[in-house]
Amino acid sequence: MAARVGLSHALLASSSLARNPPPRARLLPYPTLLPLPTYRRSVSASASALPSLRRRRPFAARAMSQPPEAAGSPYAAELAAAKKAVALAARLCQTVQQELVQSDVQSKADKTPVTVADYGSQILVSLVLNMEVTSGSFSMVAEEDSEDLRKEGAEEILEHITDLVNETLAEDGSFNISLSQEGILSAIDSGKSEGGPSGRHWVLDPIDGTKGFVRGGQYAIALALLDEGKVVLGVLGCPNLPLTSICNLNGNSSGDQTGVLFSATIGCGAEVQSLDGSPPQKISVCSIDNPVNASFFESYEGAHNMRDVTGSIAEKLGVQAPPVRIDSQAKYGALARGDGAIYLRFPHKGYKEKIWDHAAGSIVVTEAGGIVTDASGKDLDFSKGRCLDDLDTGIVATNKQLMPSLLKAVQEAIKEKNQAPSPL
Ligand SMILES: Nc1ncnc2c1ncn2[C@@H]1O[C@H](COP(=O)(O)O)[C@@H](O)[C@H]1OP(=O)(O)O
Ligand SMILES: [Mg+2]
Repeated sequence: MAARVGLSHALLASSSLARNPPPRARLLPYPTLLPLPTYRRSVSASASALPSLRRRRPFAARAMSQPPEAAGSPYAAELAAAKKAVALAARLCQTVQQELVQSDVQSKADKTPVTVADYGSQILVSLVLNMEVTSGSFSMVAEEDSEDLRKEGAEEILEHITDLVNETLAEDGSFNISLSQEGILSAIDSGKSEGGPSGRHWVLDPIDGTKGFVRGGQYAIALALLDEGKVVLGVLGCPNLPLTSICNLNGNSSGDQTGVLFSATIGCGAEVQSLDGSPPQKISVCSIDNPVNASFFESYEGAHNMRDVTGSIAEKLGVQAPPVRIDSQAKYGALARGDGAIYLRFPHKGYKEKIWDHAAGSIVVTEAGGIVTDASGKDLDFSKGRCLDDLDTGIVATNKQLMPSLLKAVQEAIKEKNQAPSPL
């Protein structure tokens, strides 16, 4: 039987909680002990629209508790906790996505499964970080908040989220607890921080690439830590990314095992391991120095990226290979391990980039030896709150050899676009 708890940051002081194993706790038990509920709700979209997903071994949050490679780093405990949190969230997302793909009861327009997984992922990450990292106060900048779940009519979905989270916790077995509905709502709202230039802030996208998630394609759970305005740690869980290179596959699985966890700590390099807990291995960006031999990543969704601009940049560089289009920050991970050479992101005018869409991915790439900048070659600034405020037009990432010619091509392509007559 698990302890039923509410997550309350106002109450995260010195209480103890029956748990197995007993890490340091910042949770307060609710008085009632309840048996864990079972979550077997059918969530679905049009199955025919989605590629089939095989049943896989659940991802092992427990296995992520091994001593981290960055053991000497001041962020070693945070890295271990972040990996564990992301692996557990990935497990929940995988459960929801498999049910989504397997059932054909609901229409694709029903956003419920995505919502359930977004919230569920954010709750689990918040919970694990609070359980495992006890130093300092807790601040998290995350995509979701509980406003909609507190509205009349949301009782059923809140119950489903609660069941799903508690079932995931019970299956994993690392924490012998279950959350009450109030605990669920508080855990979501622990992501309301505004971030900023001072102190430490976790940065979370609970499901990056929701469109890919619904399609049965790529998505990522992206978690980073900011310290004094700089990204110092990043973990990217990519449940559908093959463990081997996706070169020339256009993001599709080669039939190999999928489920990849990328991680990086400042000054300690970047690593990859399987989401079910294989030992981490160092990764580095590719060493291609002639753009003719390079390939480039961009969004799967045309609406997220100005393909006329990325096509023009590729042409100017002399890139021969067709674009590799995949959803989410899985692109940063794939770039960091050398699956491709360049990442181009040029959202349509008016789109404001959020810090959770780039914090984890960018440190994975830079610690793998790459460079990530805006279109003018400036470093990304994560210290300005929830958005990347001073961003110049787009974001590019590549290795050190290709960056100068890439930035030159970017400037030329943008200039040409701005000079082109308006279609109106
Ligand atoms: N109109 C848009 N333009 C660019 N990016 C968008 C837009 N709408 C949502 N996004 C976000 O872009 C990211 C997906 O990037 P990509 O296109 O590279 O796969 C996601 O973070 C997604 O949000 P979300 O996290 O809610 O899915
Ligand atoms: Mg996102």
